[in-house]
Amino acid sequence: MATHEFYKYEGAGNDFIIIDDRANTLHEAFDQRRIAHFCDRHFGIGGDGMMFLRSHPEYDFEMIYYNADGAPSSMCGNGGRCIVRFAANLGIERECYNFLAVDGPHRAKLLKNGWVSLGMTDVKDWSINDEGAFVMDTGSPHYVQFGRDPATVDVVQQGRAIRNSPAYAVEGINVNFVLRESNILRISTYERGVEDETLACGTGVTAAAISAAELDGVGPDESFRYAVVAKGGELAVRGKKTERGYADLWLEGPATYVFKGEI
Ligand SMILES: N[C@@H](CCC[C@H](N)C(=O)O)C(=O)O
Repeated sequence: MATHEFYKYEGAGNDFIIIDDRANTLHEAFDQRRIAHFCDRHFGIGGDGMMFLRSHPEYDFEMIYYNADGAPSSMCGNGGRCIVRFAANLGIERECYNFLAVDGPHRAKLLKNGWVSLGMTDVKDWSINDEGAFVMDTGSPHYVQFGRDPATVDVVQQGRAIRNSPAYAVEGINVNFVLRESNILRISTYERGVEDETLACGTGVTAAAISAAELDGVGPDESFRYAVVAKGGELAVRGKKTERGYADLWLEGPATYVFKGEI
């Protein structure tokens, strides 16, 4: 079997295997079982997900994302930030990147402090359920419960119970526990498709910031910014409330090369 170079990146501890597939020839060769094997932390490379950077005629590149269980997934915010850093390291240099992901086009910028800022899709709908949790889709589906200290909550046991509850068992959901400390949100996340706690989740951090903006009563045309402390590092989310929901959303944080190897 042919060997392939892979790269390992992490964004606030959310870690990914990335393959340079600019020739658009490789990703079909990696089926679900193989991707799950590579993401396995004991028998493979280890990762919360695996991505392929492919060429696209209308964009700087296309991001193809798989969860650690090997299944194709919805949007990954930290994965998006990491693949932009990877693109830059491959020599794809842009003032403002414009790439395609499963939920549509994304813009991204490399910041002077070394962080990567990723434009997220607008969020028009959210709800508050009987438990007082916010439920919304920020590219991936999220459940956000405030008032739960990430340091003490049993994220795996409680996150898994919510993710597998009748309302979410079929489609799945990512579950976030958030503690508010003035303008800082402390967060822990149970991720669908990893079926475990991860050290950070970008779409989850975005959902937490939108939920905080709702709780703060941010009004139309008002902007917001929250620092979010995940177990793997610090991120930030800024955006604006409009008449139709939340727009101009930017997820910001570190995105770092770890190592490369051969599969
Ligand atoms: N880690 C991601 C989210 C990846 C997708 C998620 N596991 C799902 O299936 O919804 C992020 O940083 O957003």
